[in-house]
Amino acid sequence: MSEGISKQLVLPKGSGFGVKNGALDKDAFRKVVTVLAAKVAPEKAGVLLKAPALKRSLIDVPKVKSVARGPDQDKLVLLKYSDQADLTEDAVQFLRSQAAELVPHELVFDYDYWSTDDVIHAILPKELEEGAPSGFAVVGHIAHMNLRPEYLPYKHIIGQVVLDKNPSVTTVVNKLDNIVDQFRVFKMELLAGEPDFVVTQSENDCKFTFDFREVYWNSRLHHEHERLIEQFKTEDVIADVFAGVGPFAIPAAKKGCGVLANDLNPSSYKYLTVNISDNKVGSLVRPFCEDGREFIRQAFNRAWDDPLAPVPQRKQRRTELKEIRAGERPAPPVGPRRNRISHFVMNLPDTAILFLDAFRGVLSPAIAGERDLSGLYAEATMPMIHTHCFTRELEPEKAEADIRQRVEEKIGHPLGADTVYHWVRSVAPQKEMYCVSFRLPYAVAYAS
Ligand SMILES: C[S@@+](CC[C@H](N)C(=O)[O-])C[C@H]1O[C@@H](n2cnc3c(N)ncnc32)[C@H](O)[C@@H]1O
Repeated sequence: MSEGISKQLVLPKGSGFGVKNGALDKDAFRKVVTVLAAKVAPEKAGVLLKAPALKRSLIDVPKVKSVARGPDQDKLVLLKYSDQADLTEDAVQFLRSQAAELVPHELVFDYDYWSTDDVIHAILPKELEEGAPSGFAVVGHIAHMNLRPEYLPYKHIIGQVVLDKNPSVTTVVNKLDNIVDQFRVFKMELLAGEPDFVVTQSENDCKFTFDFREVYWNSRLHHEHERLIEQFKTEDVIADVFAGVGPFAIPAAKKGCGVLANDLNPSSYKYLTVNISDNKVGSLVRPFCEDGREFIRQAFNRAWDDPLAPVPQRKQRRTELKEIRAGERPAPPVGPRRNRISHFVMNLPDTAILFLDAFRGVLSPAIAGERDLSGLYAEATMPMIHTHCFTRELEPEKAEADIRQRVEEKIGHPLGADTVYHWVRSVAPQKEMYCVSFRLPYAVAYAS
């Protein structure tokens, strides 16, 4: 909108407008604007819309159609002015030549018309208008916001606007400060809508159900989940130490991998089992609910004592076809049950590095007992460990040096040259998330 009625079509910003007794007054947002309309026979409407003489005079307002129904059979081609004096001489002449009659036409813009930002900017007082909350994340039917303290007096109104303007959202919550518990769950308060916190969310072609108040879920990790899952081969066995409700474990199993999935949070474990069942990967994923350290210590023995199911036939055939199409020789079919772990995933960035010493001696007789795992785990066939972590170092070189130093200190061994440091995302101004992927050193696994 550059001129004409666009000037009248704005809500006052930073005015505390549309709030009555502390609540949203939706009626206040109703605006009636009268524009000129060219009343013509129906077959003429198209001619007017295409006419160069009218090009600059036609209505140009988002969500408003240029042609309205007139009385009788006539059509009304809407113009952007309310006063005939604003029309160019060309436009007037042209309308005359088409026997168009200029009539007033009322346009009604109500609360539903305005965008979330329009309404939020209108309701806030001047001093809060700049920097007004505009974003929120959506998980299933829940929109969650992270309102700064100065906006808290308006939290319910803001929540109501987000609820009204987003048809797929039925619950709006606010994250309370940065309070996160042992299980990385943040406290939240209901701002608007239904107090229903059990959501269903899709990711990587899988369906996840969970109680958003009780478990960790972060949709921003979608690509990180996908990135690692892509690295897993169909025949691999994955051990997910901090599995949550299964965003690595379940898509990996859908691909055909065998998975040992663990989470200490009883609610994560509960929904992990629900998701295993809903995604029909029960034969491929084995869930556990124990401390990550204990899980790492037992994982190799468990895979040996009770091997995971073979690659499902269907997945094998699909992989073979892909390889044939890509000009590669298909991998030999994997028939037997799988007892060798190829990857560990450790996504608990705050502390995952601190768990790495659990790998020391994990294949030694002290833990492996009588089992001879040396045929499965040699130098080159040690599992890859994908460890998520934070660093305060912003420059990649310094970040890598910091992470390497902390990992090496924990495992008590230098990392190999093939170690990969993957930047995942910036979490806060001085906090970067990385995933360091390294092959478990032989000397560490067999350390006595
Ligand atoms: C950052 S979340 C990651 C969840 C999931 N892997 C993902 O990518 O969304 C970390 C998970 O570790 C779990 N956790 C925290 N401490 C743990 C521990 N000591 N042992 C096992 N799991 C733990 C939490 O319950 C949480 O689900």
